[in-house]
Amino acid sequence: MELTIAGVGTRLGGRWVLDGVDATPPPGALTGLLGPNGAGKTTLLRLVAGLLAPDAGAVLVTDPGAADPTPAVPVHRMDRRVRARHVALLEQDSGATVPLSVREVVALGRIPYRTLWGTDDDAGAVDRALDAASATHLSDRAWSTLSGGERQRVHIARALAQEPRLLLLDEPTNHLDVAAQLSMLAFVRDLGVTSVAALHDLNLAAAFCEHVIVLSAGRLAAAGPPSDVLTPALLRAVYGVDAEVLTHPGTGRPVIALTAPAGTSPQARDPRPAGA
Ligand SMILES: Nc1ncnc2c1ncn2[C@@H]1O[C@H](COP(=O)(O)OP(=O)(O)OP(=O)(O)O)[C@@H](O)[C@H]1O
Repeated sequence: MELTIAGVGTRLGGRWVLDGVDATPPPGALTGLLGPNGAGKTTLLRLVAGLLAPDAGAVLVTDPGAADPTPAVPVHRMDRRVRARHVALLEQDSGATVPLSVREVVALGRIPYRTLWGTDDDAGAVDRALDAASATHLSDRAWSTLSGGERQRVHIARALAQEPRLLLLDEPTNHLDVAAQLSMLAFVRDLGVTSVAALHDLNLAAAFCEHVIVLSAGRLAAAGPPSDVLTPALLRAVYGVDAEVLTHPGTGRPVIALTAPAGTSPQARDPRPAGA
């Protein structure tokens, strides 16, 4: 699915929390949505999911893979049922407990496909989603008894059961151990579905995302390939940290070594040129 974020702005609580954001995440690839706390990442994901209507600009989607390709349409004006089949949003875990089994929670992802006669492939889609999220072994467990990391896998499985063409993930690596973080992002990257993930870990974004969008106080600070965007100057301006950006010897991707809050590292305090 092709996604264009065109001059999007939104007002919440009487102020613009997003203002004039333009971005075109590459189709079929994983885009990282970065920025400090409160920068507007969750709000932008909710706009892209069509759950919020923008107060300025538009979020436009086209689906070149559809049997009958249509011109770009504003996502919040799509028919809710059609949108629910195409767009999956994995929100941050609310901690809500529901009296359902894991399999029943994942099957909620099939609701947009339900008809009076049921659907052909609900059970198959749920099985595939559980398998892809490495959650098959949890199928019969009660949702309320799962750990944070197990819940995160089941959330992913529910989103995958939806078989979306646009996958939106709000901090999907939360609660996951390091191995699970890597396998989760590798899995999403390799899905071939247009995906946007809000991430706090810059190194995960640098390692797994083809494209990154950086927000700062509701505005677009930068967008592009991680190696172009994640520079020491950008990290200082947006996050207020001193960092060295190295190149991974195996992958050639950026590796960010955070050194200190901006202005407090020995290099920053020492006015002598390096080597003096
Ligand atoms: N319903 C609301 N009413 C008023 N202000 C809101 C509302 N929702 C979000 N905000 C504000 O909008 C700004 C952006 O919030 P958002 O949750 O999008 O940021 P974020 O980048 O996802 O942050 P974090 O990294 O902390 O999750 C914040 O200042 C937040 O307080």
